[in-house]
Amino acid sequence: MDIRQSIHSEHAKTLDTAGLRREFLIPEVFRPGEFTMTYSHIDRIVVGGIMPLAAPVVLPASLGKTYGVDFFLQRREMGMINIGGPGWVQADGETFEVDSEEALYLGQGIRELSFHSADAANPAKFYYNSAPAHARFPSRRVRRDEAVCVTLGDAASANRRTIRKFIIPDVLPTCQVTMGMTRLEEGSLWNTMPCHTHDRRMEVYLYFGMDADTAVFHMMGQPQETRHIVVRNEQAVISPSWSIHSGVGTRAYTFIWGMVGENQVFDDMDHVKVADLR
Ligand SMILES: O=C[C@H](O)[C@@H](O)CC(=O)C(=O)O
Ligand SMILES: [Zn+2]
Repeated sequence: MDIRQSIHSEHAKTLDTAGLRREFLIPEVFRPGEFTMTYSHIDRIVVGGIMPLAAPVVLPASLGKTYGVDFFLQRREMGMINIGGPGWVQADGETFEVDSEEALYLGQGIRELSFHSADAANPAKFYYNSAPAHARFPSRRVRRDEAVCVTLGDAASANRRTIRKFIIPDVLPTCQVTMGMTRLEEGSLWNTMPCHTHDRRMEVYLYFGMDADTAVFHMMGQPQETRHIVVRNEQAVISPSWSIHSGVGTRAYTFIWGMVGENQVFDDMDHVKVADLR
């Protein structure tokens, strides 16, 4: 398991390319037949991918000292979005179908979990964000048409995009996790610009739907001390509360955003004027 410590903005600004990538980039989210885990001490989010092939992927029974609990969701919840082919999840005997680009929320307390692909040649890819949870809310599949959908931006600023909010309080209750998916229109390149921070929540982006010869320059850092990380297809980036999170691609892409922290109010952002960025 990959463990990332919390990081101070004063430390982060001294890092070079390799250092920024070591602290913030999750280079390999999906490994065939595996359950990947990156544990960040920032709000104790766990980020990873589950990619079952012919055999189901089962959560390891014992997670050892890192978690110090009897099973993964004993004191946690988990949100996920499937960016691969159709699949299903078995959770304490209950079956949840999860089609491509649908979400699943799994409440705290679920002990037995297995993940399945309908077709090993077109495997499901469950991308998940998990956070500590203080209460058990019902597990639920969220279909595409159940997500709250908004289209923002314009072609002139190359940021025309549709945001699908799958796991937010308006759709279903969770303790901490909120998740959704933002797709850029052909010819649009920028996400989240003008950008923002939210001291009350951290955020992780997973970029996907990208060809091998494309890249997203993910913008991070304090608004007056920006840095960038070059991100490829199906890589994720951790954004501490003090950091902006925005990106520009060499062509259009899609990303999943997931947030964990104090509040769940999507629009509660501290907006940064482009003129104020450094
Ligand atoms: O706090 C919210 C997140 O940064 C994203 O939802 C922003 C986003 O998807 C976009 O503007 O395209
Ligand atoms: Zn944000």
